[in-house]
Amino acid sequence: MSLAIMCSGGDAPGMNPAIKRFVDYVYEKGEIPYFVYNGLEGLIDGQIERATHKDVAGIVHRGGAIIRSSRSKRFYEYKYRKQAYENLVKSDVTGLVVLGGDGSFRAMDLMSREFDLNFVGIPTTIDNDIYGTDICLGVDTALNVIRDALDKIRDTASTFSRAFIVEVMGRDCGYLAIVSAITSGAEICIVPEVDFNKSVVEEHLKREIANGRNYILSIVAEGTKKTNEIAQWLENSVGMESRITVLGHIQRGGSPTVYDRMLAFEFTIRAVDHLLANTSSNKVVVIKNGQYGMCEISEVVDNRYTINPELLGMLNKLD
Ligand SMILES: Nc1ncnc2c1ncn2[C@@H]1O[C@H](COP(=O)(O)OP(=O)(O)O)[C@@H](O)[C@H]1O
Ligand SMILES: O=P(O)(O)OC[C@H]1O[C@](O)(COP(=O)(O)O)[C@@H](O)[C@@H]1O
Repeated sequence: MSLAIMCSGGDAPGMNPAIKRFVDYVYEKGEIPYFVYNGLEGLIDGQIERATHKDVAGIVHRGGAIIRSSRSKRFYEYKYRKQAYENLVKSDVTGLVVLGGDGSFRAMDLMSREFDLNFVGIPTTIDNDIYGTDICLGVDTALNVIRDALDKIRDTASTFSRAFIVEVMGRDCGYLAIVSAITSGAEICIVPEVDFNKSVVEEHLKREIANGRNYILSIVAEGTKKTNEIAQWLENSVGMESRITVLGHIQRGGSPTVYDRMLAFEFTIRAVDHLLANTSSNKVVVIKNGQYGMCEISEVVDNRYTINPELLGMLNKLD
């Protein structure tokens, strides 16, 4: 049997450990591993090559993905999806592991309805916005990158008596912002999932400033598009000199944490085992309440991820 692995959409730390485990484990099982280079673009162009142990030597600590990734406009067109499928058949690939986010799973769901596909998705995105799994590959590393940045920003904010507005990624999801705000002791957190009551917070902050507070750390999820508005409000209404820091793509890089490496190994072993035991199955490997499992791809793409209400509730306790 020949199994292939592909990365698609936004890269995330943990892709390389997953790629390494994939190659080593497929060989252990007596089968042949393949790489699809450059994500869906590469699949369309037939960039499918046999993988060797040498290809994956010394990559476990590296961020990004040695086989690269892409977003593909062409994949929205049927003729290119057909071409992609035919390339898999031509290379005798009988099973495909896809490391990707919700967009990539939507693409694979569509392809699996149109063609006879055998694939398993591994939820891989820093955004943590995929239905059916508590955590996605890459999230833990991104959270640690943000934590490191926030600790540093707090140093300068507290020394210089300023308000800092830190914009974090997450697309339409506030998960990274919420967990970062809670674990870094931020005073304010603005996310798409919760309305923000400026006047209540303003009153509270003014009271604290009168009692000696000399800096404010505020986390804004990119999906709110409120970074500038919050900065102006803190400067003009709350009355503290403000600075904006947009963390941007820094959050997608860096050496994967131990947690992400372990998650990559566990997800990959399950994905490969599933592909070897099935011939026409379209699933996503997930982790729920500490238990690994498989979810139908249709269930994953037809439902929207929602943040645990207990976590959302913790926003009320920021101070
Ligand atoms: N509805 C769709 N139909 C066909 N292809 C899609 C669809 N949604 C996403 N894709 C493909 O999947 C790629 C990756 O999706 P994207 O949302 O960019 O990243 P991610 O998988 O990280 O969420 C897109 O560039 C596109 O090629
Ligand atoms: O790298 P790009 O194309 O600018 O996209 C930025 C987006 O990608 C992400 O970093 C990751 O999103 P996906 O994992 O869904 O691709 C988002 O947080 C961000 O909104």
